[in-house]
Amino acid sequence: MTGLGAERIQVGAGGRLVVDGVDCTAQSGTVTAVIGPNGAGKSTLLRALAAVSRPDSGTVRYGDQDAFALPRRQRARLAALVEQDATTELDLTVADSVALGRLPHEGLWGADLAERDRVVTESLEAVGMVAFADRRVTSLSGGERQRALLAKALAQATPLLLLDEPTNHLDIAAQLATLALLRSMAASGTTVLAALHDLGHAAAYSDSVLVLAGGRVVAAGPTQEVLVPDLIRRVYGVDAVVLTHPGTGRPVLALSEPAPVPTR
Ligand SMILES: Nc1ncnc2c1ncn2[C@@H]1O[C@H](COP(=O)(O)OP(=O)(O)OP(=O)(O)O)[C@@H](O)[C@H]1O
Repeated sequence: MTGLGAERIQVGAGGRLVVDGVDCTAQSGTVTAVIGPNGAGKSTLLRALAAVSRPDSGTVRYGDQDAFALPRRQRARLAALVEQDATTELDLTVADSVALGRLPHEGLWGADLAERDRVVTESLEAVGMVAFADRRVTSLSGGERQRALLAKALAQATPLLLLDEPTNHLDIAAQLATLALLRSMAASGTTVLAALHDLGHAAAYSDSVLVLAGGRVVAAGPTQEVLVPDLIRRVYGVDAVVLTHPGTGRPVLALSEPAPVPTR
């Protein structure tokens, strides 16, 4: 079981701090939604938490280990990042691209190819992409590519999974299937952090929410306590009514433009 902890993360870009002193914790076996308006710093924070780029200051821990002190290979066995709209220059088949996720687990003197094939197939099955195994990644549609990227991260089989808008480009059924997959990964102990734009998805699928605005944490904590109308209005300037789904008991958000202020 590996949770994630980060303290005082700062990242500068374009002469200003785009992530400004962010603290963040995520427990193993939970889904944390990272939300906030465009430009809030979500992608930048996720890249720092995944140790893909080193922040200007602050610490990131995987369990009790300093993420940046770990050798790259060991780090890649602990944390995977699905980046937003990641493109690949490599003209690989989907299966070969997903197999790249196995590299951190494979010995220097050759891989167990049967094990690699088994994990690649399982990962493609999990995202409904088995039929695309022999297709070139460059020939995929946006949604197919998004699912192939997720399969690669699944093949990496890390206890920490970070995703930047994983429902991008997906049709509604694929969005819900992806979110359900994240929940089932959390149920088997994975620590999941996902930047999400859809507050309804955050309400329905996350245990905790980290709300960013202007590079700072505006609120953090259990989803039902944090994702309340006052916070949503403050951060996004929209009105929200929180209902309860009759089937799941989870919160459902009805969002609308703010009502005009009455004039006399
Ligand atoms: N190289 C750069 N130079 C200048 N500003 C940058 C640079 N990289 C990122 N930024 C700025 O940092 C801020 C945070 O960007 P980031 O992509 O982390 O936001 P985000 O919350 O993921 O946004 P979105 O919801 O639009 O994807 C943005 O205002 C962005 O314009």
